[in-house]
Amino acid sequence: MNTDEVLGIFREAGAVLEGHFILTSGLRSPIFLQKARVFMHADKTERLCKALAEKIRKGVPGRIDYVVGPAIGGLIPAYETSRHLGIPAIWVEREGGEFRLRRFEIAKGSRVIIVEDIVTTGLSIRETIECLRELGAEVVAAACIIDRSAGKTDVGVPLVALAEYEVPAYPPDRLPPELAAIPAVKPGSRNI
Ligand SMILES: O=P(O)(O)OC[C@H]1O[C@H](OP(=O)(O)OP(=O)(O)O)[C@H](O)[C@@H]1O
Ligand SMILES: O=C(O)c1cc(=O)[nH]c(=O)[nH]1
Ligand SMILES: [Mg+2]
Repeated sequence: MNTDEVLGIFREAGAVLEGHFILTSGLRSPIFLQKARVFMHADKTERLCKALAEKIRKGVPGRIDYVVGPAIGGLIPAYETSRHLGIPAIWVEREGGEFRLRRFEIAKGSRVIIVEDIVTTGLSIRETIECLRELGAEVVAAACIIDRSAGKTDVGVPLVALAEYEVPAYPPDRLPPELAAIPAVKPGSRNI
């Protein structure tokens, strides 16, 4: 599946939003990919995650014990991708602002892959890696449906992206005037 097909699925679902958005990193953007509007459709989610699982199989060598999804956005794609890989899916969720593996136990030395929905700065994946390494897991790779940095982000492990789509994002003190003129909204769950 190529980038145009992935973006086609997002557009068809009405998931490419235009406005003024506060991203989880604090950056501001005129475009927000509201993945929930894609993941509400099982058929669309299946197509995307089956393709992502194929890309992971081809690109990530060795055994993988678990797929880990960072909540909330990573929950559905991690689960669906794990179904196509034939391995269990678990998740990290925020407690006091930090990602924690609250509901599961994994053996030290477990080989895991993180599956995210969207990557912008890679901050959420780096936080997830930190949490998993503290538990003694080996993070063999990370994967996402759309990489908004188009390959520029370094998360410290290999990143498999189903699509790369470069979208502008600005620090809050360097907004272009047309963006500054629109009231900002924050769709994600960080700090809630
Ligand atoms: O690469 P980054 O700069 O970290 O941005 C991408 C992250 O932002 C979104 O999560 P968010 O924290 O907004 O909450 P959500 O998972 O509930 O949507 C998305 O699900 C990724 O986890
Ligand atoms: O960077 C983010 O927070 C982000 C961007 C995006 O397009 N979609 C999303 O869910 N999060
Ligand atoms: Mg998220």
